[in-house]
Amino acid sequence: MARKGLMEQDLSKLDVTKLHPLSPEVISRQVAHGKSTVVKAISGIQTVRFNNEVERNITIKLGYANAKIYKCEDERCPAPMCYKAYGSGKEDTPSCDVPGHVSFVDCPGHDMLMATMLNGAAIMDRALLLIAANESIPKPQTLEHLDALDNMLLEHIIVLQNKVDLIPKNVALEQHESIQKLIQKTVAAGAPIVPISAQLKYNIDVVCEYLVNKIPIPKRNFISPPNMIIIRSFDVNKPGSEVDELLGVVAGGSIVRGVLKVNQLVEVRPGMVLKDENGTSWAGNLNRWSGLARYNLHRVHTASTYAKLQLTSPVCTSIGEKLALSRRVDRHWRLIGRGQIQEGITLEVPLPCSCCIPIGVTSVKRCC
Ligand SMILES: Nc1nc2c(ncn2[C@@H]2O[C@H](COP(=O)(O)OP(=O)(O)OP(=O)(O)O)[C@@H](O)[C@H]2O)c(=O)[nH]1
Repeated sequence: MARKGLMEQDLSKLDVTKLHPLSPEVISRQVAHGKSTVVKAISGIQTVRFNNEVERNITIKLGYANAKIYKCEDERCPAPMCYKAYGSGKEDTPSCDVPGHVSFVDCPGHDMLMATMLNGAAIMDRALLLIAANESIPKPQTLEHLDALDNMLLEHIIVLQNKVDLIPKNVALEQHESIQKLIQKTVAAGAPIVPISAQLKYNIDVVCEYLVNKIPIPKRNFISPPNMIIIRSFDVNKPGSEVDELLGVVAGGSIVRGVLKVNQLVEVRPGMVLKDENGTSWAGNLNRWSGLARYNLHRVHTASTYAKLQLTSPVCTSIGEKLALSRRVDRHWRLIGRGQIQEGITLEVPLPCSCCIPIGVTSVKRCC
């Protein structure tokens, strides 16, 4: 179903006090760069599944899809054509080689759903950054996603310039240059920029080639006790029931350490909000065992660019865990910095300078 277009909206009657991140007036001002379409082109899986996502034609929850990438060894099949992606159901040992298995976390692009995106980033090793070729750049969500990649120290990025079927070649080349300038001072500097059309599956084989050859295989620790990060839950409804009848809820996430065995006893650690007795001086999003937590922090020391923050309540985490700091702006959580859990009860975070602080609902001022 199409998004309600800008032209159909009567803004003279708009009550801004009732605006919500998912209001049509907000959603239709965001660009859908084509992330879910790319995931589908590679894995065959449609990650947008929930009725409210389909109705609004946006990703609200995190989607998950697995793919296997095969390389045909036949010399009549040159690169990049020899790279082909299939769903995870494809046999492991076909006649061709199997260079890669990739799992995708499809994040919401909407900059208001940043907290959900950060939650997904907790289990990501690498990132594909999508930019719609038929739009001016940079869009606010592109800046927020670049900030998130910077903050989460996610290296090995491939930039996909999507929807090139909608623009002439010279415009694509100009935009390619603008993207290069945009990313040069970010963690994505030097990343390959691949022109694609996810809808037409144009250059998807090139994306597969990059995934296999340019993105190092992440190191995995299979020996430690298993640790699974839960990033979302799914409702399980009774099959065939006329009115949806909830049977239960299952958790979805990624095993980041160790190996889970059948019948193994698992411990589910608590996930939610911790209160500060003084009110909020800082708010943080912490990616950890049981997903994303918002909690309040008490600032104990500030140097010029770093602050040492003390947790006012205990959280389930481990030393070295990454931390994303968010500030509530206009009722939405916006990313403002990063940190790391350190020994004891303190942690150090680089503070953003004042010009980095988000200044509005749809715009984020870049650091000078
Ligand atoms: N012409 C063209 N349209 C595309 C292409 N890729 C995606 N689209 C269309 O763009 C729209 C948005 O695509 P999505 O894949 O839902 O975008 P998204 O980035 O996942 O959106 P959010 O998750 O809501 O931010 C859909 O109507 C797609 O059919 C492309 O390569 N060419």
